[in-house]
Amino acid sequence: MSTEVLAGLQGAGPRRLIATMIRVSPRLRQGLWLTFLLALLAGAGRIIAPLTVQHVIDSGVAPETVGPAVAVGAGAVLLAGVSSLLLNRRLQDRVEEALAGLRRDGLRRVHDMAASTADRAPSADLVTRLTGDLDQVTTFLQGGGIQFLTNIAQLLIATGILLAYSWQLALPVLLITAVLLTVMAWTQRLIARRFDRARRDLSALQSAVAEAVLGGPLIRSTGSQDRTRAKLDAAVDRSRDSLIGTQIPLHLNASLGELAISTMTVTVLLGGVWWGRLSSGQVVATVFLVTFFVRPLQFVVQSLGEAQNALTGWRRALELVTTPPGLPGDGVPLPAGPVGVRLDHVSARYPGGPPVLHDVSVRIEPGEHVAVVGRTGSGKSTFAKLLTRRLPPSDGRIHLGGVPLEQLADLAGRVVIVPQDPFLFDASIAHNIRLGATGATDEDALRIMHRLGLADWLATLPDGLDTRVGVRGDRLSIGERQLVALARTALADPDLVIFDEATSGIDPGTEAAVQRALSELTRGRTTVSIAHRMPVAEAADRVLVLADGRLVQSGPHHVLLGEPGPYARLAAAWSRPGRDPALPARRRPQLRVNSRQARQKT
Ligand SMILES: Nc1ncnc2c1ncn2[C@@H]1O[C@H](COP(=O)(O)OP(=O)(O)OP(=O)(O)O)[C@@H](O)[C@H]1O
Repeated sequence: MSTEVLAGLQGAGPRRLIATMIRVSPRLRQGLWLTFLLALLAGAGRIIAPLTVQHVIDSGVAPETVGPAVAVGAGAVLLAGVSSLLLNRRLQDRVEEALAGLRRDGLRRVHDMAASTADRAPSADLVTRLTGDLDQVTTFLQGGGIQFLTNIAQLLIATGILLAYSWQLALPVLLITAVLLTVMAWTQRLIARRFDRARRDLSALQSAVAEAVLGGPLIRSTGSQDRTRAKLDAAVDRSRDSLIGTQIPLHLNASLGELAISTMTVTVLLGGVWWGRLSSGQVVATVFLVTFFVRPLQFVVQSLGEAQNALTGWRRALELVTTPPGLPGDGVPLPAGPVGVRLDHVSARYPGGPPVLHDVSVRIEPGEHVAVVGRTGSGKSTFAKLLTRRLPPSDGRIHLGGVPLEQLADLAGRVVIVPQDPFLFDASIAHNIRLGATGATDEDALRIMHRLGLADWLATLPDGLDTRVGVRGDRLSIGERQLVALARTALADPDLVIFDEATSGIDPGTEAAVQRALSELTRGRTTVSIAHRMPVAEAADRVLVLADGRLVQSGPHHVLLGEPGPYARLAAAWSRPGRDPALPARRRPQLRVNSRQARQKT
């Protein structure tokens, strides 16, 4: 996905990435000098051994030098151990704290990002950014990556001592290192690109798996297992191929590292003997030093791939966290009371698609209840998305309460949408209703149910308000989920309600309950109902008729019924059983064929 949807850090250089990390997690920078000091002490303590050996050899292995030298060496090793312990603890704490902060901030950002952004970002990808991607950092640290800094410090100290012993011997070592680093810089860019692709493919795979699991019942009932499996197999193959693709440059790096290291050791050994100007102690110490130089270099080279993977994970979480929130912090609050809505020459299109709403101008008075009707695909949901800021208009202006929509502050609790299939949490009905208002009690929930005329329905449930609704509310029918959502909305007491009527799955009893609850909820409140049935349109003060993305009729139900036009045709079809007028004409022949077939069967 979606660097065009979320903040784009893909391709950001290390400097920008580190600056972003520190800006988002400022504690990473706190006491940085102490972190570096501990890394230097840990690195220096490790390197003291060759110096001690050199001292002992060059002093002729005299008993009076061996004792103090061993004591100094032991002290240094102890110091290195303690420093390393403190450093690791410190790094682990800081990084884990930063990761926890990223998870918290990321979740908040998911909730307060522009609704239009949230709609376009696949939810599995957002989940991966806050879980699997960040887990890569922990995996890297726990797999030894925490030693990264100590090893770099050791590398630098060993270089300094090598240069101090003999720059002539240090030179080939550094030259080989320079060649190695140049090649590595190139392969690292390749590795970064490949890891990035691998993570994107993995994320797409997770989305495909989630879709295949969640859509299981539909897939089984439509017999589309083969198509789903083919899609899943393609995602699995892509993910496998891109993971394999990361291995080639990684292995290339490791092999080059090994080659460079062997060449350095041989060069120093031969050079030291041939040079002849170093003491025996210095030659032995130089060979040791090369090992002390080479080992951290090897470590750094080998763990760069994992470091790159961890960094990619960190970057992806940062992209989410640094995505600008959807609303300006200093937005204008929506004026209190029922909200008037005005659309002036509004058009809309989805990203990359053709216009789906054309030049719509309409006023909805405060407290008015309008129903929006039209065939499937005529633009009813798009109209609702415009009012809830899930889609910005491509042209024209929208005012709510006299304020341009884009200038308004957070609309939470003031403009509420009741979707066709509302989301319910796996908890009791009371819990799901209480979510409507902070601090609401079970008594408030019960009061609202009575007010909306839903007490009878509640009495039919096994545990009344305490009835558990199941995952996403799947123990309730869609109509019943709408009843709970209507109660939740009534508790929120919004100024503008957008109600997207369920198109299916409502029995006449539930439909009547929905109608009662809706008319109670809409009293004195501006309401836009997306209507698929006559009673909802009939109950509204005015009906807006959309056809092919244009507003073609506007007026009360009984007036429009008497006018020739799309509404009269729609209403006539509504009152004819067995026909779904919401379907466009091109789909009807199929229905006719089906009903004919059905008749033939009976
Ligand atoms: N997320 C989207 N991305 C691209 N195009 C979309 C998207 N959602 C809807 N559309 C297109 O916009 C047009 C209007 O769709 P919309 O959902 O507003 O119609 P509708 O009248 O609400 O239909 P229905 O009654 O089936 O819900 C359609 O052509 C549809 O294909």
